[in-house]
Amino acid sequence: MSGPTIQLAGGSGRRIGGQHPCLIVAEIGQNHQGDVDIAKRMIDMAKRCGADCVKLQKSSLPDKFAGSALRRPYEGPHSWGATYGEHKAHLELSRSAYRELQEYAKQAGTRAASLVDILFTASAMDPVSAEFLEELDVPFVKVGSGDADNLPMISEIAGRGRPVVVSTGMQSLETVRRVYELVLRHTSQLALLQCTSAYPTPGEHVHLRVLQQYQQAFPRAVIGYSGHEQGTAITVAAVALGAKIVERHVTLDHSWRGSDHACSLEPAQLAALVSDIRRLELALGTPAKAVQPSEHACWLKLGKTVVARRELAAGCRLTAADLAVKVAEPKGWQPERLNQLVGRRLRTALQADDSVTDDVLEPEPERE
Ligand SMILES: CC(=O)N[C@H](C=O)[C@@H](O)[C@H](O)[C@H](O)COP(=O)(O)O
Ligand SMILES: C=C(OP(=O)(O)O)C(=O)O
Repeated sequence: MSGPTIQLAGGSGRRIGGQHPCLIVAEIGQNHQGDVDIAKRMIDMAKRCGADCVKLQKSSLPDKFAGSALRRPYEGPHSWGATYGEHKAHLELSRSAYRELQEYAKQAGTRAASLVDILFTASAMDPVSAEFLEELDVPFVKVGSGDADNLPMISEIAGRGRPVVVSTGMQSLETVRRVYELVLRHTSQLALLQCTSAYPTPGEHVHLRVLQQYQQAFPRAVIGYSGHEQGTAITVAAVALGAKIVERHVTLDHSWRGSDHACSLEPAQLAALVSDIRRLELALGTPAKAVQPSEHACWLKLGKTVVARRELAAGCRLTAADLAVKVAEPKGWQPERLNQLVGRRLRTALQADDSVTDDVLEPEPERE
């Protein structure tokens, strides 16, 4: 039941996977609209809602995009510029902004009157940004789906030994297997997230069962889920299926400009997701079937017992026809043992509906 674990870096001391609680990542992404103050408000919101980690997306634009991609026209309701390059430049936070936000996240616990801070990391959208995240000493480096087949970059990241979490949208199982084998050559600190890169993702394109496929195919990786569907139920279900990390985009307002807001969770939804996941984790319990202390009251009120079906004289030998199963006071023989009463002799007379207890039976004859 346990499975692989990852020791997060950056001094958090936290482990994920195995029997540890699911790591809930609030993906700020680019929903800060290019504004550090909004990013700070989002960090505080994520902490207040109970998320474990906030994540951004770090790019070095000339290293992530070729000129052809930067020059392409990008017009529409979610655009921040006439070309994709202008749009992305508006949304990209500087390195000093990252340092400021990392410091800000370190104090998020104090501001939320909690003993625990919120982890801070980002996806490395290119090798230059990956090196920068190394400098920031992040708890793990995220590789987004767009880079899940970027084996040269993944190899460099894994070679540094820091935990790496790879999302696998837009990829085949064969590619994911290549990533798995490549990373494990460098480090055992690997998580693979099932993901569908559609914003929002139609329910029938989510395929939560891939989680089980990954658990079997990639037994040395921590398995998780990065969701772009609307609402929270599917992500909670991912945890029921064993996801040890979940990541969801978050926003302060669904109606804001930007491609990701539509499939992002607003604060009340994020809080509900966290609370539902934590309740689910408790409720998943253990595979051991056992009567729970909390069931005792119900058993006292409605648990059944063996009773006399009709008036029975002292000394009579019980037959199955003498006995019935009802809710009765006091509790006597358990119904599942009714057959063992057949042939036993009554010591005292019983009225109809009287419970059959040990007291009303002659002692069982000694067996040879
Ligand atoms: C695959 C990938 O990177 N996906 C990211 C993570 O989910 C997204 O946040 C994109 O950055 C976002 O959807 C891009 O939107 P636009 O192109 O409008 O800036
Ligand atoms: C693209 C990203 O992630 P995902 O593929 O999980 O959406 C990311 O983290 O930047």
